[in-house]
Amino acid sequence: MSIVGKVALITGGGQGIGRGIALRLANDGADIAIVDVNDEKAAAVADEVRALGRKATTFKADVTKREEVYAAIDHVEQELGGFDIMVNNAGVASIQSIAEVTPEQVEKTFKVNVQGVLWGIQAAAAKFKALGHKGKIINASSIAGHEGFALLGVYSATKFAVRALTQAAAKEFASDGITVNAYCPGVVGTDMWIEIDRRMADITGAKVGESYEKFVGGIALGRAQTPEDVAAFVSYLAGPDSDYMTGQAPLIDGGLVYR
Ligand SMILES: NC(=O)C1=CN([C@@H]2O[C@H](COP(=O)(O)OP(=O)(O)OC[C@H]3O[C@@H](n4cnc5c(N)ncnc54)[C@H](O)[C@@H]3O)[C@@H](O)[C@H]2O)C=CC1
Ligand SMILES: CC(=O)C(C)=O
Repeated sequence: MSIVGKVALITGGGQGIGRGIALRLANDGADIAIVDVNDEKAAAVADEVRALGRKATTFKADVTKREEVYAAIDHVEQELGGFDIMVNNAGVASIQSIAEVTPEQVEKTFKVNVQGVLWGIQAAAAKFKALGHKGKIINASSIAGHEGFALLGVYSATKFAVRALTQAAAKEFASDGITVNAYCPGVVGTDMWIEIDRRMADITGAKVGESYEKFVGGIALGRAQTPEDVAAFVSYLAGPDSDYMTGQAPLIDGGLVYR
């Protein structure tokens, strides 16, 4: 059972977890589209995919803009000759106390993390239906989608919302043969966590690196997560072994949050 020859689109695939997912799905045999606001980084990942012997394309799009998400999927279908797997991975962190958070921060975080995922689900489901075949939609939630963390309250709210969208979409699209699931990573040492740690240091007076180490210290498996750890689970969600699973958002966090 495999995804050889399938076409996967990864939003926010220009770096971090998205890059890890792109390379893993390419290694699994899929052709890959990288959709990101950062075109240069997307192009570099596309080159890595081609070096693995798979086709790749890129499309510059901001996931908060509905029309750009639809255009990205049209482009991918034309360039790669199909469209089977949608990974709504793009996201931004927001690090601020509830006492201090501003309307602008709330709006930006919800726009990218919630609306971005919503447009990705909507556009992908429409395309799968137009193509007349089944599809897989996979969304980025987080441990913060299962537990609210201090200074990550707004971010946590967006990641809870991703789980809600995942459940609702799973129910709405089940009869079309479309499954919708999410992945909930823990602490992955990407640029996002560098920013979280730096902002937590600014706000709390902790040393740079301290907040990250504190979070990692709570992980039962004793180490931070890698993008490859996350990608291994996304590979399962993208493939036929998960065909009987929908509406779920499992924690893949090394044993940090228990639900
Ligand atoms: N790093 C971590 O520890 C965790 C991350 N996550 C989630 O995993 C996903 C990926 O995280 P990381 O790789 O760590 O983040 P990152 O910050 O390293 O990379 C995010 C990527 O998304 C792109 N992006 C941001 N806004 C965009 C937009 N509006 N439209 C298109 N692309 C956009 C960026 O250009 C970048 O390439 C996010 O949804 C994040 O919330 C979840 C749990 C833990
Ligand atoms: C970035 C993220 O989702 C956490 C809570 O580590």
